[in-house]
Amino acid sequence: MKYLLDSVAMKKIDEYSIKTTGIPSVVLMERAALSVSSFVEKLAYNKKDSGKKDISICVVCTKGNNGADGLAAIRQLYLHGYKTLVYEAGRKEPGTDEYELQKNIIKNLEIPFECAVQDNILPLDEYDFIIDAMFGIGLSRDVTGVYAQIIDEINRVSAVKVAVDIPSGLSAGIVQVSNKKVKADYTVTFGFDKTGMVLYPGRKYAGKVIVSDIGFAVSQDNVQKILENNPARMIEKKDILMIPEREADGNKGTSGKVLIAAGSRSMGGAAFMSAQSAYRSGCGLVRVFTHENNKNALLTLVPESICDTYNDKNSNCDELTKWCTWADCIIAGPGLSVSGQSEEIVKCILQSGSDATLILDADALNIISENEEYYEYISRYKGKVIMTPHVGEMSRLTGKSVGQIKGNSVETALCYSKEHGVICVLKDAATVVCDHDNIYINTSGNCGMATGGSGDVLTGVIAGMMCAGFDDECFAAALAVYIHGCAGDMCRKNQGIFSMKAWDIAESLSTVFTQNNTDYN
Ligand SMILES: NC(=O)C1=CN([C@@H]2O[C@H](COP(=O)(O)OP(=O)(O)OC[C@H]3O[C@@H](n4cnc5c(N)ncnc54)[C@H](OP(=O)(O)O)[C@@H]3O)[C@@H](O)[C@H]2O)[C@@H](O)CC1
Ligand SMILES: Nc1ncnc2c1ncn2[C@@H]1O[C@H](COP(=O)(O)OP(=O)(O)O)[C@@H](O)[C@H]1O
Ligand SMILES: [K+]
Repeated sequence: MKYLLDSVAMKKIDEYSIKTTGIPSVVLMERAALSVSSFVEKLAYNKKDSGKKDISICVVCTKGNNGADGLAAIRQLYLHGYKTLVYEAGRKEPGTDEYELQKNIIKNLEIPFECAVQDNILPLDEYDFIIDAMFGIGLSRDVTGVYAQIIDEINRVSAVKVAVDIPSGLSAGIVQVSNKKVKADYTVTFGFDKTGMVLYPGRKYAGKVIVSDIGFAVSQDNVQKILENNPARMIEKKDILMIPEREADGNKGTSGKVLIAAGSRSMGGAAFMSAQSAYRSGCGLVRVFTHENNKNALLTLVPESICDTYNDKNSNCDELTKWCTWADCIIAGPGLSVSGQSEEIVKCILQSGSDATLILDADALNIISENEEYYEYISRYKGKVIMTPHVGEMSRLTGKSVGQIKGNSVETALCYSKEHGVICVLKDAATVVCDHDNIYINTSGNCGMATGGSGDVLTGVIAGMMCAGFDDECFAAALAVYIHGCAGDMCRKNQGIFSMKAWDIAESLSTVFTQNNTDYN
């Protein structure tokens, strides 16, 4: 797990390192600059056919400390023999102390220097590399005027663009203040990943992100001691190893019993995918409660599952109640459709008296969004409740527009989770998982997963992690989302982004688990 920080958190870490522990600001800056210049040099070295003198590098800066980093980086590259230019934009007044210090060195070395003039921006076509050091985490408002013109010019030319700390115009936190942003190929960021570069649209602007240790006196382990709020986190591959070991003398009953209430008269696929992925994610027994039309197909596709049915005349709620109390985890909603009968089924589960962890997905969410009283049932439900809306479902649940939700997914998920006392998994390209005091932003997966049934597969993986024996359900749900994305990434390699299907994602789960050593004896 890694922390994701915003500008307020980064400034505290900066301040703690400089003021409390006494690491001089210029020392951090020199290391920051060195990490940028050595990265650019590595890229330049790969352009084997040209010598250093033929490679031209322009740093674009304004007069804050991001600009100061850029000046130090270009000085290091100049001293290594590259053809360089400093292109400065900014007010007439002096910059920060660090900026003026770096600028003085640039002047002493007589490194070529140009000042930007509004409406007369220097064409940047001739440069092989542009180092973007206009705004870092100090961006405070929309980018306009000469700064916006320079960003347009940077984005227009074909140079390789390396952003210092964060692409200029992008905010480090969950809210974006500017529409104008540099589209970087690479971002060398300092100390910690930044929330704004993990969420969309920032992830598209940051390119490949390199996190560089520049010597802040705060590590991943003591971040929380310095900050007042709980920052967002992202799951990493090594977290998969935290899945508790399976009991050597366990049996199918102890590995987790899952009830899946899914599938309707003309929709069975969702139930099959959920069942298949629950088994592939370690569940011991999977019982599917579905419309009788789906029974034969289910038992053909997932013969390990147990099937109970309802039909058009009888919702079979007595049986359903019994299996709710049998289960350790319940999934309700995939492919269930929205009808009087499916409403009865969801209500029956919520009022079953079960204390199993309940995952509400798809049509269960659509039912809730149309019937306020279901929130009352949720609040009285004994077990943990996990709700897994995609952005469209969240829009129906909250009345907010899809645009509003996408622009502020973390806040939306957090508010919803707090308001209803549930774990919220807000599914999107960067899925947010949160409860009242934890936020995870997912980084695995790809746009090939934007295909029917991917979400049904996710419900099974979440059920698997709920049955795995974690104490912290929010973490377990975030891990499930990460694993699901890794399976999607596996499909990207094997089936390709256009051809991959949800079933492939379910089938790739076993590779994700085995590659990460979770197949214990
Ligand atoms: N020792 C250290 O401290 C270390 C710092 N480090 C580096 O410092 C960076 C943070 O530096 P920072 O805080 O100086 O802010 P920065 O990102 O340069 O931008 C602020 C400048 O831009 C201006 N401005 C803002 N928005 C604007 C807009 N829309 N349009 C126009 N102007 C705008 C703002 O001016 P003002 O708001 O006062 O008008 C100010 O001049 C960080 O990302 C990292 O690279 C690392 O080296 C580690 C050690
Ligand atoms: N561009 C993307 N990048 C990463 N993951 C994605 C992307 N698009 C969709 N996904 C993931 O695929 C799943 C889609 O779920 P959902 O919309 O419920 O699909 P369905 O209803 O068809 O089962 C979610 O887990 C989502 O996070
Ligand atoms: K920058």
